Amino acid sequence: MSISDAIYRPFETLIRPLDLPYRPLPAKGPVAVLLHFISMFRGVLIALALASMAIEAINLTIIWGLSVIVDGVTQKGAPAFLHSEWPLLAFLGLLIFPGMPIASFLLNTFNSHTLGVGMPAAIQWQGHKAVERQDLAFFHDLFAGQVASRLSQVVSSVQQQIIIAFQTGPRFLLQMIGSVILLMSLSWQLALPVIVWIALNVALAIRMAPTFAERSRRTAKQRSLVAGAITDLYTNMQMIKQFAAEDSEAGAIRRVIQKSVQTQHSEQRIYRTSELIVVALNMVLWLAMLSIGFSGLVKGFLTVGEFVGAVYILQRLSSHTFTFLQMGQQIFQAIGTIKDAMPVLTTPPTITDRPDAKSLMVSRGEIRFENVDFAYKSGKPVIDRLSLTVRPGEKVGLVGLSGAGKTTLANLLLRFYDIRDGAILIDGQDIREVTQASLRRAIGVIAQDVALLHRSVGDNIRYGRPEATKDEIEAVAKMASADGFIADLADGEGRRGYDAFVGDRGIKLSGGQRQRVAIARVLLKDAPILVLDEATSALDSESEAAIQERLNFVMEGKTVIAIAHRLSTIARMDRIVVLDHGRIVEEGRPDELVEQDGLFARLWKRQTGGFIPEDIDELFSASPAT
Ligand SMILES: Nc1ncnc2c1ncn2[C@@H]1O[C@H](COP(=O)(O)OP(=O)(O)OP(=O)(O)O)[C@@H](O)[C@H]1O
Repeated sequence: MSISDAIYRPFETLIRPLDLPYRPLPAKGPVAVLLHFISMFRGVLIALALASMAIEAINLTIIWGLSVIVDGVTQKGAPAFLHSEWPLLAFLGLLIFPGMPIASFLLNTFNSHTLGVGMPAAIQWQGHKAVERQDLAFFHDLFAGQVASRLSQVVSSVQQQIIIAFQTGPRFLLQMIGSVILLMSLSWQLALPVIVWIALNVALAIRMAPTFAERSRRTAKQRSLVAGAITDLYTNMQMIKQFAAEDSEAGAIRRVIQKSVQTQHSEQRIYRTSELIVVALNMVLWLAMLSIGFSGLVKGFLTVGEFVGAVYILQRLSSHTFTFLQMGQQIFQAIGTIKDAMPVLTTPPTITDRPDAKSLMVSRGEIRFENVDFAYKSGKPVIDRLSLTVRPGEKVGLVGLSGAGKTTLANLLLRFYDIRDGAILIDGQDIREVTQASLRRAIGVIAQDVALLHRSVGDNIRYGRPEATKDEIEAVAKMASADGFIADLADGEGRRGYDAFVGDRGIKLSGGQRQRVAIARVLLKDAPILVLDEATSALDSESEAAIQERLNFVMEGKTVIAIAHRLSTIARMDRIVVLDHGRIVEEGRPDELVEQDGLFARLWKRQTGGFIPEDIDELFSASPAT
């Protein structure tokens, strides 16, 4: 172990942020959130408070010692004083050196390594675990940037609060009490104005507290709105540029920044005004102390030593009033910030696993929707007493006008939302009674808008099964016809092939390439049930044919629910279910439905330009599902 390790490692391992078990945050208010974290780091914080107070005690002892020296030397003369009081001098000398520098170094290291790195990382990790547990609906309702910004604001606020509560605060308190006691021991006449001064400062803080808290909360909210708006803008930059809307969007950002500036000004005004009052109180205190001090010297109720000690204490006290003010400001800013972020961190997720939830066991892959009723928050029914059974291995195509509820139905199967009434069963197991993870592991999804993470293309495929080997990844990429373009991939950092990064959300790949990566990913996952949400925008017919062929491959032997838009997909389904306003209005083989001349036939005619082939059966049988 190196010397550096020996010195710093103990401080670095006092808090192991990622080893702490997740504990849900209380929803009772900012103070409860603070207490939650304080109890998490209690051992470390008690040590911190003791260490800070020890340093302050050393400081006060040194001041007391100095005043004793000044008085002793004045009264007895230096040689006599040195002779009789050398143990005191030696003790003070040791406190000044090496006592104070060593203690300060240890406290600073504790501050920087344990409290400055370990503690915020632990708060960040706990906050992330709280956010990660939220339902999908939560992420749909909020700007991602706003959530991230609230979380990072909370991290620094909680850290700051804890340091104030256990370091600056106790030290300051001890300094106040110690100074008053020391002053009283020197002269009660000098202590009196200090007591009045402290009382006035405390009264001022209590009087201003609600205003501080409210203005700080508004500032925190506005700050997270700015972060949210900016993230939303950057995420949608392509669309913004397509509409050449940079200027109007800049206008919108300008407005939120403007609002944020206003709230910050209003917050700062109140702080600066209270600062002025505190400065005025300080001046009055100095005047009072100096008047009492000089008159004490003249009238003889004070010695020079007492006067010097008092002036020194006063100087320290008044220079610390700004620490006191800053502390107040930080406390209220932190409370405001935590209050603003509470909904993000403490809203309990509505979709949770039951305590006795088991893993879903899929033996056949039958899906049953029984009298399912569902509405989003707005309350308008989106799925209306819908019953549907998908047999094991059956391929069902969901068709319907836009807004009919097709995507919603697929999302209900994945339990992204809980239904209001009825039940959804997979092989007879209610999806609310199994763990969400096992449910989602059993369902492969290829969504309209293929989401890829900004990682290597290989890692994006591996998402289907994290433990997959390189060979398995290459095999599925080949099956998805993705191997060809992957071999040619290169990114700006010089990574090639499977190691090349795909850009945020896969932006560096074409739509068809993204689809192929998604197919490879689902092939690797090899889940018994497949949900396919087909993109409405048509790929060029050659790509479509290629993708369709790959999809057939993925669908083999699986139970499939496909939100089908393309005729080529519809034609391959065993059964079509036509949805309208969350209800099944038609159902049957595609060819039967065309002949029924209902909603499906209308949609079909629209897509084929009114062309209905004479021999429909032949058209459908031309491309069997499996
Ligand atoms: N997250 C949401 N919150 C609130 N309402 C929603 C949400 N998602 C969808 N809706 C509403 O639910 C209804 C059904 O939407 P859904 O996306 O299921 O339709 P769809 O049939 O898949 O449409 P499309 O073919 O256009 O994708 C619509 O009225 C839509 O506005």
